[in-house]
Amino acid sequence: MTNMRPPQKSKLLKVVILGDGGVGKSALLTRFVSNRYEENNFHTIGVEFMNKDIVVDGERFTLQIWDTAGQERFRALRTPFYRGSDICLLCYALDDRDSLKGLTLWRNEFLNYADVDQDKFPFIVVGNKNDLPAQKRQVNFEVVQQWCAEQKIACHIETSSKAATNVTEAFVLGLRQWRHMECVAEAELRQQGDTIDLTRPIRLVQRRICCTGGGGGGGGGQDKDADGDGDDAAMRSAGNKMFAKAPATNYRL
Ligand SMILES: Nc1nc2c(ncn2[C@@H]2O[C@H](COP(=O)(O)OP(=O)(O)OP(=O)(O)O)[C@@H](O)[C@H]2O)c(=O)[nH]1
Repeated sequence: MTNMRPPQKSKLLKVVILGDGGVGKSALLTRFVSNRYEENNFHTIGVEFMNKDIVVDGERFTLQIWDTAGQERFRALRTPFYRGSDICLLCYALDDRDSLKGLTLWRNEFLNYADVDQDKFPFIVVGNKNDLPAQKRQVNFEVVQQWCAEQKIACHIETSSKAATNVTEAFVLGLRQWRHMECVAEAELRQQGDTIDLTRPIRLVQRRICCTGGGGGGGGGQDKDADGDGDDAAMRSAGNKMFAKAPATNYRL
């Protein structure tokens, strides 16, 4: 007889990585999944995906990560894969100011094809190649923060796939922001549920469970929160000011 808890099921989330050709999307994915870096990558044609398991704040996730082709000529090949996404990483390169300008187009393209609510979707802005010397930098951190604020995007992080800096952190940030958005959606549903219009017939609505860990998102997970205590402080803090602060490292690969 044992009182051990049954192993927790993994929640499957779809993550899509977007950004101009050459900003380092494939390098980011390869570093995160395989901890490898290749200097001479071929351009991605269409899309490629890889899975990665990760435990964040005690919760198990399988991330299905879609690396998309940044070149315009592959647009028609990549856009069908946006639908069903749970998290979107918008990438630019620190030595390429045009790639930052491109983020508006990438976000719009994603919103067009993914059919999500732009204010309730976890976008993470990722500035890659922060290993480069200061004289090569064309994109200032504060300028990106300003752009994020205008777009109501709460999360921005600088990474280096080459030097393995902040790569896992970028995905963890995405997960935490996803969790935060789920909690907000759950709170809204709860609020709606608390208001009963007595003049209308009562219909039973199946609600998404969020903070307790089940259902929700496009991931279709059904597991329960391991602690059984709903969300935690790390997740609750994910929403507002995540710009300058490095995410806490409570994760396990
Ligand atoms: N210095 C530096 N160079 C990087 C880094 N990540 C990628 N690169 C370089 O940028 C090149 C392009 O990286 P990719 O990962 O292929 O870029 P991509 O965004 O996937 O490009 P597309 O497939 O065309 O969309 C690589 O061959 C590397 O030389 C990084 O963190 N630092």
